[in-house]
Amino acid sequence: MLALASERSIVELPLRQAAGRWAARDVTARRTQPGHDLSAMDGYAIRFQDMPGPWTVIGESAAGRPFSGSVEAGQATRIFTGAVLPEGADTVLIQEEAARDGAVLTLAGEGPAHQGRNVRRRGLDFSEGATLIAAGQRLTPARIAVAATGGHAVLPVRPAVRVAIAATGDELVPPGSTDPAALPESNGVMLAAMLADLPAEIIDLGILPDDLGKLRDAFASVEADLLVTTGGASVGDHDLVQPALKAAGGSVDFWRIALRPGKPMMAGRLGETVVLSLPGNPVSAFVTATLFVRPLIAHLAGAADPLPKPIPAVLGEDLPANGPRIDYLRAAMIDGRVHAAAIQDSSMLLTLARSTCLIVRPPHAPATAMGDSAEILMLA
Ligand SMILES: Nc1nc2c(c(=O)[nH]1)N[C@H]1C(S)=C(S)[C@@H](COP(=O)(O)OP(=O)(O)OC[C@H]3O[C@@H](n4cnc5c(N)ncnc54)[C@H](O)[C@@H]3O)O[C@H]1N2
Ligand code: MOO
Repeated sequence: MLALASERSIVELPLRQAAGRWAARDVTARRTQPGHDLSAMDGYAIRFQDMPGPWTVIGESAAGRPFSGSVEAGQATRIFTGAVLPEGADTVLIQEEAARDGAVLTLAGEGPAHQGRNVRRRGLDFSEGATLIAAGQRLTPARIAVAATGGHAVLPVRPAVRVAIAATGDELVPPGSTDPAALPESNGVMLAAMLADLPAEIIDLGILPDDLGKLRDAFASVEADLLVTTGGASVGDHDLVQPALKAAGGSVDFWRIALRPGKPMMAGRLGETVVLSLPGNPVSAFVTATLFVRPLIAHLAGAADPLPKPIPAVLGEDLPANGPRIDYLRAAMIDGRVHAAAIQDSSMLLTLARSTCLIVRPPHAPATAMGDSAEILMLA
């Protein structure tokens, strides 16, 4: 691995800001929940052994305003959902099954079936010291909420990952242009959108020209945890990202992988910065960002399990045998079956935009028939 999350510092963030990050340490409960036996319903707190009544109502327990006395034989208190069960009481009779005349309470239905009915016992959810969130788990809305209930106002996370994004290519112009001689830059905005749900601080390097010196200077001045480039990754005379990285003092860890689309991807480093150089073809950039950029950011942000998880799905049509590269086919889920797009050219963004998943075809996978199972990656 090029970089380790465990080497990065830990910061404490207020709960609202911690959402979507990953816990940098185990988070344990600082209190027991519920802290008392509570009523789960609106009704009357009774002793089960006094069933079937009648009872004398001696007071009231509401959420935040507990009854201070104790319930003795033949007695009951009015009680509301979330209120502390008075001492002596062990069961709640719901008000739909009770009749009240002044202080006299009688059973008007079947009543509670057993002792403890409609009571949430102290510690039902968790006890002080319990692990609420394990280190490396994502801080989902439910985990943020359980942390709040467990007595936390802040949570330990890794700092946001600084990601510099550079598009390269002399043919590119900023989005908005319809100049027939130019191509609107789309990889930069796509990558920024793909990282929107991650703790990434984006440093937009814009469009860099196919010029060795300018690329070198731009790379050399990057201050980021991760530099992501697109374009210029292949073998043409104008594919200058790799030479520029080396000229800036960087090095290559690997270049070219048995992946379609995305074969010319390169990984390297420049000082402390990890460099991922993605192919320029937009679909190749999308697939390599899905498989490498997002997981690396998640890892650096502390994710214990950062890799995308393929799930099984049923094929909507036959697929031919695959070649030596793992293949990610643009596809759509229709009526519970996945259908691969007819043309899989890695330049075609509309096909990608219409896709809802990628079918994963392992290297040398045999021909597969409609109705067979295949692994897919759902797209957000
Ligand atoms: N002789 C060979 N040629 C190519 C090979 C090969 O192995 N041998 N590999 C092909 C594969 S696979 C891919 S993928 C491409 C990727 O090459 P590059 O990374 O050098 O990409 P570019 O040539 O710069 O651009 C490819 C294509 O994408 C357009 N592009 C680039 N950047 C953007 C952007 N930011 N927004 C929108 N579109 C972009 C660019 O105009 C080109 O059309 O190489 C094959 N060639
Ligand atoms: O690998 Mo390229 O990404 O096939 O188009």
